[in-house]
Amino acid sequence: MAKDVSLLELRQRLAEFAHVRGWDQFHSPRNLLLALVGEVGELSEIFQWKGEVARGLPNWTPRDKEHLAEELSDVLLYLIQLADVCGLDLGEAALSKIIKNARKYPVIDRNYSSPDH
Ligand SMILES: Nc1ccn([C@H]2C[C@H](O)[C@@H](COP(=O)(O)OP(=O)(O)OP(=O)(O)O)O2)c(=O)n1
Repeated sequence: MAKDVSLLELRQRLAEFAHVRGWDQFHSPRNLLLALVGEVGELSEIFQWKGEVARGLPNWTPRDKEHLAEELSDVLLYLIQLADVCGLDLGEAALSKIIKNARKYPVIDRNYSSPDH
C-alpha cells in the first residue's frame, strides 16, 4: 500500500537536509524560485517534441517513468521549500484555493462543463 506522505514531513525533511549542509543561507525565496523554474524546465524537456502523450504513459519505459518521477519530485520539493521560507502553509493554502476554485467554477451541467473560460 502506498505511504501517505504529508507536506509537513517533506517540509521538515527538506529543512533538515538544507540545515545540516549549511545551505539555509542560499535558500532565499528568489533562489528557490529560480531553482524551481529550472526544474520545471527539466520536466518540460521530458515531454518536448514527443507529440501528445496518453494518460498513464502506456508506451513509456520504466526508466522514462522513473526520470519523470524524479523531475516531478524536484519541482515539488523546491515548491515546498519556497512556501516554507515565505512563511506560508502550502497545504492550507492549497485547500483554500480548491474551495475558491469550486465557488468560481460551479458544476452546472456535467455534460457540458469545461475548464475553459
Ligand atoms: N541547494 C539545493 C540543491 C539541491 N536541492 C535538492 C532539491 C532537488 O530535489 C534536488 C536538485 O538537485 P540538483 O540541482 O542536483 O538537480 P537534479 O537532481 O535535477 O540533477 P541534474 O540537474 O544533474 O539532472 O536537490 C536542494 O534542496 N537545495
